Amino acid sequence: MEDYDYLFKIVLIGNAGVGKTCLVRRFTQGLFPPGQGATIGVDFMIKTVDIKGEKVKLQIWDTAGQERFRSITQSYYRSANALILTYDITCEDSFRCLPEWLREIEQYANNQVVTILVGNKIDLAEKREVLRQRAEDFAEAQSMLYLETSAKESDNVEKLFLDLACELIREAKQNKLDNNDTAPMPGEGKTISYLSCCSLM
Ligand SMILES: Nc1nc2c(ncn2[C@@H]2O[C@H](COP(=O)(O)OP(=O)(O)OP(=O)(O)O)[C@@H](O)[C@H]2O)c(=O)[nH]1
Repeated sequence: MEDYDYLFKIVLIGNAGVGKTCLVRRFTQGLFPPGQGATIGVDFMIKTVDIKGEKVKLQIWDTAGQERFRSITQSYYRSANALILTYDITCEDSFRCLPEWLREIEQYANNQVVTILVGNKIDLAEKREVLRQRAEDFAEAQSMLYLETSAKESDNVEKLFLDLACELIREAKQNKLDNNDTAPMPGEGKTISYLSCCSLM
């Protein structure tokens, strides 16, 4: 018997250095890692949360933003229930690349995927290059949810994952989601337990 009511697969994507790994580690381990290095390929973490009495197991896949890993990371989109498309509010370039990421989503993700746009590093307000309104307008035009976070200060990180879990439950109850329980991620399977602390290549 399963030890959860729902299992959802969440994949973080976005330019290198925008803070994807820090968001995942803040949520799953409650810490902001000092000197976080670039992700190689894909990392994987699990956290089970309680949403209104229901046990929701979140499989969180943290992908490398560097271009050279793109062919590996693209293969993780298809089984995702949700994508967290992340940019850095202090880096105009990471915002300007969003249309490119949306093309990737259109090409590789399933049609029912829930996508949320996240502007990270709001603790660096004095260095902000992307106005909140501009990002909100962009997200609305693309029918995406939008949230601003700080992995460093823990602002909105819990909210990001819990809101996403609520939205996924809502969609699941309306039978809108692909039934991905049987659609494994690349490399997922009998080796999953030891992969939880490693990078997947
Ligand atoms: N000030 C501040 N720095 C952050 C925040 N989140 C991440 N960083 C810093 O940004 C840098 C990149 O963070 P990562 O989490 O490795 O970024 P990433 O998107 O996973 O990068 P790749 O693995 O290369 O795709 C690190 O130096 C972090 O310390 C944040 O919320 N605020």
